[in-house]
Amino acid sequence: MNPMHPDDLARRLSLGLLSFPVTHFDADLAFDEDRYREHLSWQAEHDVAGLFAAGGTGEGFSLTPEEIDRVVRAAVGEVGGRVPVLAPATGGTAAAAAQARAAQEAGADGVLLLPPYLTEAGQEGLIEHVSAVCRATDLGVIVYSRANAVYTHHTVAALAERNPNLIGLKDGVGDIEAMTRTYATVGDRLIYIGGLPTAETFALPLTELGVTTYSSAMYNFVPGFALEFFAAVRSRDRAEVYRRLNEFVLPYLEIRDRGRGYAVSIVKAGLDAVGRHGGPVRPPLTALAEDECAELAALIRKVS
Ligand SMILES: O=C([O-])C(=O)C[C@H](O)[C@@H](O)C(=O)[O-]
Repeated sequence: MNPMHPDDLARRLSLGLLSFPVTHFDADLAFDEDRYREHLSWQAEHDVAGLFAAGGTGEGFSLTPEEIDRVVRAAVGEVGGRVPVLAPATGGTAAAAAQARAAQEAGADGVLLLPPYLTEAGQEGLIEHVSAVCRATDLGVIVYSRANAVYTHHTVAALAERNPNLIGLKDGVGDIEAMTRTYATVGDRLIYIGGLPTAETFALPLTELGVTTYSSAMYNFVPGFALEFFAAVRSRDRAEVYRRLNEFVLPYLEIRDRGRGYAVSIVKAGLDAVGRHGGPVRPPLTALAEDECAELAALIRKVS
């Protein structure tokens, strides 16, 4: 089957909210494919524009390349053709390029390139890194700007010029001046995805700035709330966005901010609270404490 054209993928993704599903583990921390598939099938029943397998919320950073391939194949097998499926590319350049090739072989529709690990990197090096991954695949590639891979507007412009299949920038930094410069320089050549932890928090102001859409981790366990929030953002309904921020998102952040790595752990706790169970998180992440889970469950009951 021919892969989705990068331009078509960009168009599809820009239409709606983006889902970043958790990766399900059993009690021994092995990938639980049956539960994962069941979850994805449920996620795809709602009106979502793309599904990013094994991203940050999906603990892609804790999976081996073989496990990532299995997770991506499970996602494509379960929801491919219904919702665009994007696969992660992680680690150093050779590993990320190999994962981009594997993603295409697995039938994914696009690639999300996560930051390489450990080392600091200058802009010239990042240009070579991203370009090597783009060359490795015909799929559309979205680059995630965060941590040790933060792309300046000059770099984004150079990358967009050099790589026709680079379709998007996911922003995990939230620097308004930098984002303004990037949009002012690169404009609609790329799509822009708001990708800060609990992206709902920033969705309204970033939309004004030119950011196309955003990723939602809470979509995993309160999909109805997440979609209604998205609709309020899209219609620039400021009063409704703030009502929902106060009702759920801001109290949720108070729990999330009690532990490092909780931005992901709290999503699995949220799934437990709605009876769907993603299983434990893998180290180096840790689970929420019991009282935090109870607090979260009470908060979720208010909006379910
Ligand atoms: O890689 C990831 O999972 C993300 O950064 C996306 C999340 O959905 C993030 O935007 C969030 O926590 O809402």
